[in-house]
Amino acid sequence: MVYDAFVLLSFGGPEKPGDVMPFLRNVVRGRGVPEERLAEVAEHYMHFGGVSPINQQCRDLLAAVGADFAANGIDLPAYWGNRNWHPMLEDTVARMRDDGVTHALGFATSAYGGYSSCKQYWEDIARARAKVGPGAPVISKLRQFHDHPGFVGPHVSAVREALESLDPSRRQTTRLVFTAHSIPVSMAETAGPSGGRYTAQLDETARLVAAEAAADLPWDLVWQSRSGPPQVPWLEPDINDHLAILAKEGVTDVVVSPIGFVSDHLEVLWDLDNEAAETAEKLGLGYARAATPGTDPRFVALVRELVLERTAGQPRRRLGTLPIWDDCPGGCCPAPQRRGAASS
Ligand SMILES: CC1=C(CCC(=O)O)c2cc3nc(cc4[nH]c(cc5[nH]c(cc1n2)c(C)c5CCC(=O)O)c(CCC(=O)O)c4C)C(CCC(=O)O)=C3C
Ligand SMILES: [Fe+2]
Repeated sequence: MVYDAFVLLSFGGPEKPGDVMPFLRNVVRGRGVPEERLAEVAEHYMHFGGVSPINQQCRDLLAAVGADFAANGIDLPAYWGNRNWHPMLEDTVARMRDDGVTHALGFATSAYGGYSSCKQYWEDIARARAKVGPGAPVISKLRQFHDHPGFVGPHVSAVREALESLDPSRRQTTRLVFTAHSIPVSMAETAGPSGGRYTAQLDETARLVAAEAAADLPWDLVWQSRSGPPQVPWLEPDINDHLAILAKEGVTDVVVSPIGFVSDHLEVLWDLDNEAAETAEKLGLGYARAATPGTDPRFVALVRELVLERTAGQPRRRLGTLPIWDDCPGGCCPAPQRRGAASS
């Protein structure tokens, strides 16, 4: 297969106050997220002047990947398109077609399987191509990378660094708390070809990071940023509830490591640095939030390595044991039922 471009696939975020509501409406299109939740999340964005950091983080990653490709003799133009905000993927795909691109490799800013983190990016690609119509380039999404050393390594360094900021005399009672975006329980059950893929991969990543960063410390995997209507069950416990339980159990300090994410976007800045940090303070817990990979050179090199797996048959570097594949096996990770969709 000959590939002639690279495209970064991401979530998108508002870049000015007037973008916030239209962006949120794009995110929750038909998903039954209550208005009160939307208003609350809009407030979080307004707290940052209506600007999500995620788009700039994508620009930074794209620039770093482009420089890394050039330094390593990879001659692929690098594009970027989002699911929910400009640059929208369909506009990027139109530009790629105009530039003569025929078959691109796509890298999504999520390491894991499941509907929101993987399958929905395939849907984004299909929707964008259908919109552009004849001549739209084919886009093959690169594989999930939850156990790649270029993803695990930066999280390990970040956990070590966060630990160093805590009181070493309390290490015995310090806990590692890994977090990821909560998803509906039904979505977790149908993630991957045999179900449970999102939680299984997160568990593997947590285990790999903990073993290398601080093998002496116990760890937990918990969830953040729950959305959706209250009557729909999502993965629990929520990090804030979990911190209360830890405090009761005699834990004095926590390192919170957002292994569910590749950059410090709004859900990290608000839900962890603001909300969870405040919860910890109220509980009298020492709190240190570990960084995300961002543009760590090991993470940038991971992108190149995934490309070379496809273009040069380079062996896969990985630390875990869960099965992994290049293409979406199909039939996995069904979309959640849309509110207002015809039901029979
Ligand atoms: C698994 C997962 C990831 C990780 C994988 C990946 O990265 O792709 C992720 C990332 C992100 N989620 C983000 C923001 C939002 N997610 C929402 C809503 C939802 N997320 C869900 C899941 C996930 N989300 C789900 C099942 C919903 C319910 C509605 C639906 O089924 O779609 C809402 C609606 C309001 C609300 O929170 O209720 C917002 C604003 C941002 C951008 C932050 C920024 O702006 O910096 C990012 C990177
Ligand atoms: Fe989300």
